[in-house]
Amino acid sequence: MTSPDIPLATRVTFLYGSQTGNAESIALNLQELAQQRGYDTQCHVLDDYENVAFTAEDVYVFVVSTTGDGDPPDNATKFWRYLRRLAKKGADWSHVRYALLGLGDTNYDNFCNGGRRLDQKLQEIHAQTFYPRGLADDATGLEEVVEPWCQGLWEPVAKVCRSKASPLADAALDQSQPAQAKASTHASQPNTIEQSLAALHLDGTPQLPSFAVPSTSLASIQLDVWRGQALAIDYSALAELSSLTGTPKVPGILCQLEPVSPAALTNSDPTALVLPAHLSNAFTLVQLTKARCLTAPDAVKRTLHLTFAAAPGKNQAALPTDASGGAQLPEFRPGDAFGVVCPNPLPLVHGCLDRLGYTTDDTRHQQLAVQPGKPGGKLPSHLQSLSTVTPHQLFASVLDLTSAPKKALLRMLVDYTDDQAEKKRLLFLCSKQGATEFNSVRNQLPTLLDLLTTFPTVSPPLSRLVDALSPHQPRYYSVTNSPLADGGRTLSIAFNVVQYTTPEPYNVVKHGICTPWLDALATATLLSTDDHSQSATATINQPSATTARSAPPSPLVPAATPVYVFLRPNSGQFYLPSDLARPMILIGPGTGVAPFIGFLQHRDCQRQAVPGASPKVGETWLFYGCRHPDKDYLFRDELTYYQQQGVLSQLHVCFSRYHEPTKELGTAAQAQNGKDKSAEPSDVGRAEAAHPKYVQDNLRRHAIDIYRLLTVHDAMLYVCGDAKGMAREVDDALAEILANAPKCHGDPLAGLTLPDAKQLLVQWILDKRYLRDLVSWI
Ligand SMILES: Cc1cc2nc3c(=O)[nH]c(=O)nc-3n(C[C@H](O)[C@H](O)[C@H](O)COP(=O)(O)O)c2cc1C
Repeated sequence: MTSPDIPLATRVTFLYGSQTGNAESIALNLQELAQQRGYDTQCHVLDDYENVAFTAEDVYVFVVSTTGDGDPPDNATKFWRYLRRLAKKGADWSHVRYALLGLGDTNYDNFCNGGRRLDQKLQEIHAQTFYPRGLADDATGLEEVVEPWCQGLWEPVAKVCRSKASPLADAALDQSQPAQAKASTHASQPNTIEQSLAALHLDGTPQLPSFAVPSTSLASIQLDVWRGQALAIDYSALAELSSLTGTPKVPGILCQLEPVSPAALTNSDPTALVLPAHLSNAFTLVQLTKARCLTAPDAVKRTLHLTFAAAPGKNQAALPTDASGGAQLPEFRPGDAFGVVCPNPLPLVHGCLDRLGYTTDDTRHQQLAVQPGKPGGKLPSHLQSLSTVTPHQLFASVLDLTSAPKKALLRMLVDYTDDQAEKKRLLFLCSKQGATEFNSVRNQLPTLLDLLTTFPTVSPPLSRLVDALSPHQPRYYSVTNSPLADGGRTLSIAFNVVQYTTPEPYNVVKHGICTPWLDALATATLLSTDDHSQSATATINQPSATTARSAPPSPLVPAATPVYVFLRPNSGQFYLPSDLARPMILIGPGTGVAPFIGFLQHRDCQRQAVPGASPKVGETWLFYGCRHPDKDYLFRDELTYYQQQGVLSQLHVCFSRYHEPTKELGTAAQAQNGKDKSAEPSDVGRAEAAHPKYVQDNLRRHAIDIYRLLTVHDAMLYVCGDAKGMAREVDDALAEILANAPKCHGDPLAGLTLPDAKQLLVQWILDKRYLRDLVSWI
């Protein structure tokens, strides 16, 4: 806690590190609230730290999310490195007072690691916290921690800040008390539903809530996936309640949208895609040149492999700083990903526009000037490059219409209906008492249109939606090819077409945004190629697969539609080792194998590039897994080819829904070459080893070789895929292998216990010898 000899501060500085906008929007909202309380404030992205003084004059509030494999967000990495340097030099920041809110997701291994690491480094240089750290979990809803943390912040802030001559200063102290304490000490505070409504300047005529059920059957939802559906919400608890507490703050006013006078209008296309200029300054328009379905029609998931090339003649007109302007893709390496900019589904966009009264092209295409919420204020970064925007563009490419709703959004909607029953229900859902029902809303994964359909009298202005909704995100896909193969003229990606069902008892089929869109583009391009009307050479290895499974009736994407992409270098250094001879263990089930296909192609090209004697390529083992050998064995031909070339020394494939009775499938080539050590009798004797279902089973099965590769040959370790289940299982298996392997006399790892082995893996992660590229597909 704060040492008493530091003078009181005069300013509150908010600093955020944010990958997808949550931390940024929380920081901006906090800044707004601090200003309302009369504080002098600043708000900066962490990588702008050079413009932050870090003096005793300010107090600092950090809001930091986590990305990748427990890494700080991209816009906080420079600051992170700076802090590390400071810590190394033994800097003294004991005059710096700070509070820190971390955002994360417990589906990932390193929960809130970005915030935790930052906090730790600040502690190392003796910066002083004036308020306990908060760690918010996206898996259960950030609000659970964010709301109370933000509410509780003001009292400690007031204590470390010099009380200003502002009439709001007292109010600041007063309002800083936690909601429950306030209710008990201030009789005038609203603590009943009616009082809550009255506080909103409303006439609180009580109405009995009803139990809303979906109005349409599952079948019709499947037919018309993006139409607004009323949510199933049980309001029976509301009838019993006399008071609601813990409702979130109304989101701050971050932006204003003013119609532009006709004289100032430009001729720009009112439906043009708005590019996320805050994430990249170099976009390339690419065209689909190949499309391949990697799965059989009856596979559980449908996986596509698409190849793009820069769209000829299109990039001259492209965005701000695409300096080359030519038909070149940015330089990339296997391990990198490309961001794909795709619009929200058109029926959803039109549904939202219609629902909010933008029913004609005149209103949908009206240019609106984008201004900060108040003079001198700062726009959130995703709006900063926009001078004007149309309602169509807002819904199509600026706002996230499909992520689980935040309580602050529901709270904002309360202010935009005159219907008392709806106000009450919305307040209930975002209150402490309505937590179960709020979770049931989140579990139904509603779109904005579903919410607006469930609350039909609500009609928020567009600017308030911009304040309360997260920014629409590009989607990132690892490249599956090497630029060495064709001089960097194409990029390939592989992905599952996202489709899932909401949990019991809802069971509603939901579709992703970008992958069905790419699927529709591939289908249209393929059909037009069959038609010989386009130049794209789309191919497919399962003729009926493109349309066979229940592909959503997603909006038709015209054939050959160019796609904006941008390079996202791998921040975790998930790259091949520079030393060709260094052995590698690659672990990538499902689409986790995608970057490894690029790795293998790269190695193959490097090998061939040396005329005459091929350079020695280090032993490379791939552990791959899928459900069934005939249904979803991705890249089988490529893997066989790399094995034959000797680039892939060992391929170990397991099938989770198929039993091969005698030998490990997928190692046929090794068996033929006499190299297959996996079918030795001692192995086959163990049932689980003979039928490995998952990659971790196969790792255990090859424990001795893995131990040898890791300890004798200093092999690199790579894991790609699901952060939640697979990555943890793999970690456990690796730790067991390290701890339990038979060790000769003098082995430096002799006596290694399981906890030691886990610690060793952590050290390898820090040393970038164990690299993980993980995502949570939830
Ligand atoms: C690709 C990706 C990787 C993530 N990795 C982690 C992680 O390792 N640990 C964690 O706690 N949360 C992780 N998260 C969750 C985010 O930190 C969380 O969703 C947060 O709310 C995002 O805030 P932001 O929008 O400010 O970046 C990850 C999210 C994504 C999309």
